[in-house]
Amino acid sequence: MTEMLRVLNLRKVFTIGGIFSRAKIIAVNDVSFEIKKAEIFTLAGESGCGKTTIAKILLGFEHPTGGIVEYKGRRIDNIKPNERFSLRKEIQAIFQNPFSTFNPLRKVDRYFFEALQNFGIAKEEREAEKIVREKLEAVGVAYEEFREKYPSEFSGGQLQRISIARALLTNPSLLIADEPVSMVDASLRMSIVNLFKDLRDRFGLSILYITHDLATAYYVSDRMAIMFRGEIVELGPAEKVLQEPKHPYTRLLRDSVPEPDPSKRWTSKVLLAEQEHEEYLRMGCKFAGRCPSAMEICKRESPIHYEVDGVRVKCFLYR
Ligand SMILES: Nc1ncnc2c1ncn2[C@@H]1O[C@H](COP(=O)(O)OP(=O)(O)OP(=O)(O)O)[C@@H](O)[C@H]1O
Repeated sequence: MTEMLRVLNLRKVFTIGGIFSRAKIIAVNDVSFEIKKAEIFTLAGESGCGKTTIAKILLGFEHPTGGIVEYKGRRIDNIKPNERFSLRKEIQAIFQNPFSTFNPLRKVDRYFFEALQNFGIAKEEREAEKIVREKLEAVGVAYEEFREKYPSEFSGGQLQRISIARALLTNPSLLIADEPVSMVDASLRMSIVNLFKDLRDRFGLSILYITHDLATAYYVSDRMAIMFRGEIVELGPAEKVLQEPKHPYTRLLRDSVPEPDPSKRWTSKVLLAEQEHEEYLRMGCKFAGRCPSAMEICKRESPIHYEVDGVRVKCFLYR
C-alpha cells in the first residue's frame, strides 16, 4: 500500500464570541487529500486558512466536526486516547518555534533519552546513545556538539534540526511539519527543507509540510494543495500548481511571491484580516468577492472540484 494518510471530507467548526454574539467559523470545510509513502505533500495558504487546524486534527489535539482520517488504511479520527499513544510513534510533528519545544532550563539531550525510554525503544544507555547519534547524523548535527547543552546554546536553525532528530527517534512513517522554517534565518531555510527531501529519499518518510511560504513549498513539495478560507481550492503536482496556476486565488498568491530570489520569504499579505470572517461565512465561492473572473453563479453556489490536466480545481471556470 502506498497511501500513508487519507483525509476525506474533513470539517471543523469553531464557535466564537460570547452568549449574545455567538458566531460559527468553518475553519476546515470538506477537505480531502492523501499523502503517499515517501511523499512530501504541502498545505499552503495564508495565515488563518485552516492549515494548523488540520494538523491538530491529524495529531489528535482537536476533534473534527465531520469527515474521516485514515492512517495506513485504519481510521484514526475517532480512536481512544490509549490508542493514540502507539500512533504517536508513527506520526511525529515539528513546529514553528524550536525554542518553545524545549524548556530553556533543561538540557536538550535529556529529551532524547527520555523519549527513548518512554517509548520503550532503548533499554540501556549505550543503546540509547547509539540511536541518538544515528538520528543526529541524519539531520547533520554532531553528537559531541549536542551533548550537555541548553536550548539557548544552539542557533534557531540548529535547534530546528535537533527537533527533527527528536521526531525521528521513534522511526515515524509520517512527519507533520507546521511552519518549520518561518522562524529560521532566510539563509538557512533551504537547507532545512533540503533535509526533508533527504529524509524522504533515505528513509521513505512521508511529510506533511504546512507553510505560507510558496518559495520553499515549490522547492520541496511533490504535490501540494492551496487552501483558502478552510477549503482546498487547488491540488496537484507542485510544479503544475505553481507554474500554471488554474484557480484565480492561486494565481494571485503566485504573483505575490517575490521573484526571482526563491530564498526570500513570501510576506505580502494578500488578504485583510477584517475580510476573514465575512469570507468564511460567504455563500458560494469564498473568493468570489475579490475574484477578477467571478461570474453570477460564483456568488450563489459553491463550486465542486473539477479535474483539469491532472490538477483538482474548485472553480466554476472549469465547469
Ligand atoms: N480554537 C479555536 N477557536 C476558535 N477559532 C479558531 C480556533 N482555532 C482556530 N480558529 C480559527 O480558525 C481559522 C483557521 O485557523 P488556523 O490556525 O487553522 O489557520 P492557519 O492557516 O494555520 O493560520 P496560521 O498560520 O496563522 O496558524 C482562523 O479563522 C482561526 O481564527
